[in-house]
Amino acid sequence: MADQLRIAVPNKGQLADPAAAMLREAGYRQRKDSRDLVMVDPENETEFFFLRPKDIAVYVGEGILQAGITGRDMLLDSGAPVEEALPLGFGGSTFRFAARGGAEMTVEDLKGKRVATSFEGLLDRYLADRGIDARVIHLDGAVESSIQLGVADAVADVVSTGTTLRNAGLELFGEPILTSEAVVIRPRGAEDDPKVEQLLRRLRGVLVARDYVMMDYDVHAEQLDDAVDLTPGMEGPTVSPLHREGWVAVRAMVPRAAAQRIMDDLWQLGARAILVTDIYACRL
Ligand SMILES: Nc1ncnc2c1ncn2[C@@H]1O[C@H](COP(=O)(O)OP(=O)(O)OP(=O)(O)O)[C@@H](O)[C@H]1O
Ligand SMILES: O=P(O)(O)OC[C@H]1O[C@H](OP(=O)(O)OP(=O)(O)O)[C@H](O)[C@@H]1O
Ligand SMILES: [Mg+2]
Repeated sequence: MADQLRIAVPNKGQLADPAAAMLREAGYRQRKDSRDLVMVDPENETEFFFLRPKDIAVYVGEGILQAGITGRDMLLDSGAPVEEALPLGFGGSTFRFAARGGAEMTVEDLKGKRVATSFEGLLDRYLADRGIDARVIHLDGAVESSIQLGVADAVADVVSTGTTLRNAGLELFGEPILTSEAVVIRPRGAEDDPKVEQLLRRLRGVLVARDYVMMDYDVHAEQLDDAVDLTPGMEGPTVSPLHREGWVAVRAMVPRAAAQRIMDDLWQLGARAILVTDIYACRL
């Protein structure tokens, strides 16, 4: 179908499962077999293409697919004409330099040295911007082993917990080159596509539903202003009359992470019947 939305999603790696979970939460059908390369979701007039995360920016940049989910590091590494439309809050990592423990290397010291990476585009640009003439060695993965094996003097690699680096006896140096997370990408400068806008609205709804909860409580009207200061909501809380002289019922969205503290504070103010519920889905 011509007006079908075509989206690229990671077929494997760190982003594949969380991306599928998020799309499922946004109401899209997802593949059942991890070997499937394409999946049609007729209800939503959407076709999903499962591709290597590093290739996704290329497909979207060529305008073959209207949107994709990949890592910001991969988007920038590709140099493809795509733009970030929405950060998704998972697949968080930093892109950093590391060298043998105790080497006390600095970024300046990289001059004339060999730096191994699987993100050549990112590294070349970083070094060029600083006028550092180093030899970039391209490797496809497991970059951390390259120093021990004598292929490189330093690495520039993805770091999440730092466990892989530590296990290879390496030590970080320099400031992070980049902070990354999973993002939705679309072709740069493309006209607004209503179907992509709808995808983004759905995903934003998922992000809000994950980060916020709904809080309901009853409070004496005299304490209402103080209570509303604690629960300002998005555009102001809903305040309804309560069938009890001098009391009102309040309903507001609050950040999930702050919910328990807010409940304690509301209780101290005299609020009662404080209830917290999950938000299943939303459009704000
Ligand atoms: N350990 C990690 N924790 C969180 N995010 C990560 C981690 N490793 C990589 N990422 C991020 O996930 C994205 C995809 O990387 P991933 O390593 O899954 O791809 P890949 O290397 O092409 O695939 P594979 O490792 O399966 O060959 C990148 O944006 C990267 O920053
Ligand atoms: O800081 P950590 O939590 O240890 O995670 C970082 C590691 O995870 C990724 O490797 P991946 O498993 O994707 O293997 P790859 O090197 O083959 O891509 C990344 O390339 C690092 O090696
Ligand atoms: Mg990897």
